[in-house]
Amino acid sequence: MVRRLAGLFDLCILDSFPSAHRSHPSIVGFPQVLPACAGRSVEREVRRLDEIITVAKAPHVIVLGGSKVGDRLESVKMLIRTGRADHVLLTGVIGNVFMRAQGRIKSPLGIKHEDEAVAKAHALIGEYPDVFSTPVDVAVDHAGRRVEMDVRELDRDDKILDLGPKTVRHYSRLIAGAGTVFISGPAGLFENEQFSFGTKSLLEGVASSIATTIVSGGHLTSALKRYGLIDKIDHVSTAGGALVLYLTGQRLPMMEALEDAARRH
Ligand SMILES: Nc1ncnc2c1ncn2[C@@H]1O[C@H](COP(=O)(O)OP(=O)(O)O)[C@@H](O)[C@H]1O
Ligand SMILES: O=C(OP(=O)(O)O)[C@H](O)COP(=O)(O)O
Repeated sequence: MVRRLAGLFDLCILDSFPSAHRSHPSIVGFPQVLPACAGRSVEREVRRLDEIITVAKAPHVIVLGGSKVGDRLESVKMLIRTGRADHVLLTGVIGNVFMRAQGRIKSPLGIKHEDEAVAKAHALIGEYPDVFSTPVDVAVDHAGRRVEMDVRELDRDDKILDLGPKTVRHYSRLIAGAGTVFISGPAGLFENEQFSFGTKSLLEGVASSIATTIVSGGHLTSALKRYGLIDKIDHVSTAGGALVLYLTGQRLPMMEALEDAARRH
């Protein structure tokens, strides 16, 4: 397919950094048969990340939330193993998975591949007991209304949709004391104003921190815009998984394809 389509074009420009970790034909195939270069957005990401990696200081604080649980479980393992995560502050759906692994949430969360995710979270906590922090208080939805409570007060049917104020204060202190902060995935159902407190407060904490700050992914990028904080972050990346792999020093298929093409053409 790549060979058939390639005849229609003179040049291939790769400009999707979020897909740089995928070995898809559209990423690694065309540079084999056409002259290829990086587009402006890939160039900006790579330049900025290389600068950040050189100066990155400990402690490395990672704030993980959102709903892509499987991807982030893999990412966090790699960040810890490569020394890029000293504290991992858990929020969002992945935070609920860790609380379930700790036995602090008693009933199923109703997410895809839940048992596998909970088992992985359990293994990570066992392997790195001092790295992870989970919420002490949360906000749940009671008939469309935000109700805050201690995690110990949760009922079986409660649906956790945000962090509570004690957790936000604790996480904000750790963010303020960080050398590098990486935040990926919202802390709650922030699209609903009632459950945006955690996401907004943590992004405000990141924006005012003197640490080197990286915000990752589409949802947090739009939240930063909504709260007028985007100019206060050192690097805002559209990528999630690709960004983590790059930060952990892995070679990405897109970069390899571009380097090969540069040698060939
Ligand atoms: N506790 C929660 N319950 C339900 N949805 C949540 C919760 N926390 C975060 N979310 C949702 O996760 C989604 C974003 O997750 P994800 O796609 O992983 O982020 P990103 O696009 O930044 O990588 C948002 O729609 C948000 O509402
Ligand atoms: O993985 C991606 O983004 P993400 O790491 O932010 O979830 C890319 O948009 C690629 O998407 P894909 O998982 O469909 O290959």
